[in-house]
Amino acid sequence: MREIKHFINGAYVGSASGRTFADRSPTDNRQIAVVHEAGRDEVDAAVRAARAALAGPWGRLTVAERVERLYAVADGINARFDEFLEAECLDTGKPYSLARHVDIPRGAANFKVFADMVKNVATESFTMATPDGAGALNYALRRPKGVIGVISPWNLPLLLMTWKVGPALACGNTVVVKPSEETPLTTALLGEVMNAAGIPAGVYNVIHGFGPESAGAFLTEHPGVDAITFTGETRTGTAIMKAAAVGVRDVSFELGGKNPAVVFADCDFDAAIEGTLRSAFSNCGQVCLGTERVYVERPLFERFVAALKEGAERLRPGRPDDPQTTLGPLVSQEHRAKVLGYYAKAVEQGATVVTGGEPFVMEGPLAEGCWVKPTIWTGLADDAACVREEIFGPCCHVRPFDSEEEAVRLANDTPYGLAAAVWTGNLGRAHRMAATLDAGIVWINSWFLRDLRTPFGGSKQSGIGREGGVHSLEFYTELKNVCVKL
Ligand SMILES: O=C(O)C(=O)/C=C/C=C/O
Repeated sequence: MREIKHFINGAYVGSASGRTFADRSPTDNRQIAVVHEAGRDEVDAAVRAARAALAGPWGRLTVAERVERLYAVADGINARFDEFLEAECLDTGKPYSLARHVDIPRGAANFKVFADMVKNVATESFTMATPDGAGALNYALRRPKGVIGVISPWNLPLLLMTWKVGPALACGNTVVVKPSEETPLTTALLGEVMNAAGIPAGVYNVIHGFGPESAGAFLTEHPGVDAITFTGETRTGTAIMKAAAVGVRDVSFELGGKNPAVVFADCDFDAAIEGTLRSAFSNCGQVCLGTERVYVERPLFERFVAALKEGAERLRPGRPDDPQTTLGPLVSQEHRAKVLGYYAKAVEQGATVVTGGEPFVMEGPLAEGCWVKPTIWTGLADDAACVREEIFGPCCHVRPFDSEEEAVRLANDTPYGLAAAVWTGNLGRAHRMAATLDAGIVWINSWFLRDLRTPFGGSKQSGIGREGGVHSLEFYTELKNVCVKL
């Protein structure tokens, strides 16, 4: 049985209270680790270690030296690729075929892309006239913001944690990370890689536990934390923002979504089906950028629904390491109950269940896992719960539309604004739709193509701020102007 301790000041330490909790695999519900739960003492020790590290060797490294170490972290993850793969799939149940191509490679790449960014980014300077005619020179300097609190989610645990830790460290900050209680393994393992890569003690710290009245709350309330970055549910984001207000700490949020896909009759049909199957069912629908609402131009509607049904029914649940597996479980029994609650509500509210709508009955040890069937609905009203609320499961509602204007109205009829996908062969319409959809990211004839230099984040209740490329500088650095009289 693995024992997962906190990683503070370069060493693994247990909780003074001795409190622990079970980490269970969603594949078969067996316990895979005993995890220490942090109290205020452990959180305080982690924040103090991060503060001290800023004034230590880490704070004195040149950009080139920091870049070199971040490359070593990325190489360290890749050198232990199979360990990270096994740990991530143990914790999440996701298929190896998915984590091998997305989670682990991106978990490493996030360090390199931000190391490259800080190596090449410039700041600004202005010369100005002065009354005495001698003039003055202005130039901007970027400085690390300090100790960053990172609260990372359970759906892509390594990828979404290093999406924050990568730029934070690249900009010279130190971090205290609280991974989800559902998926602590890869965040804990990264501590070993940090030590091996020569990242000084105290730069990367990890504390484990839950949200309210536990590690998450203690971290966001800690006065020694200078800024907080969080990916997860909008409701939790609101609570974190209230905590951040004390001491006026900055926040960077990627929150919930109810992302639309808009499919026009002139689209590349096979591409639209393949892309929508991925955006609706990949990672068992547990992707913040995923699609839960599909709008299809009426002439294509019946054909599209039939093809989507066929694709959904081809998905095969199973063990993560089984090469035949193309569908994993949901992350926990609690989340499974939530998703099945929406499955029931859809029927109560009059949905036609095109496919799915129930648990997967699995054999042997898998019978105890968090399995649900991929589900497609039609026929719900626009104000139905499954059309309005984020479910975060392998399900989507498909609705016909008759005009571009109607499609835009329907797609934008949501309190969220994270991502959208548009499938059309009409170039002008593609760009018009991209301009009018309320989303931080719009994919045209594609989904989840990611250039890490681009701005990433949501509008409305999907988040605050943008991360990615130079956009991460806004959150992870303080910018100062220096004015020199010549
Ligand atoms: O691709 C990314 O950088 C990213 O942040 C993915 C987010 C997925 C959320 O569920």
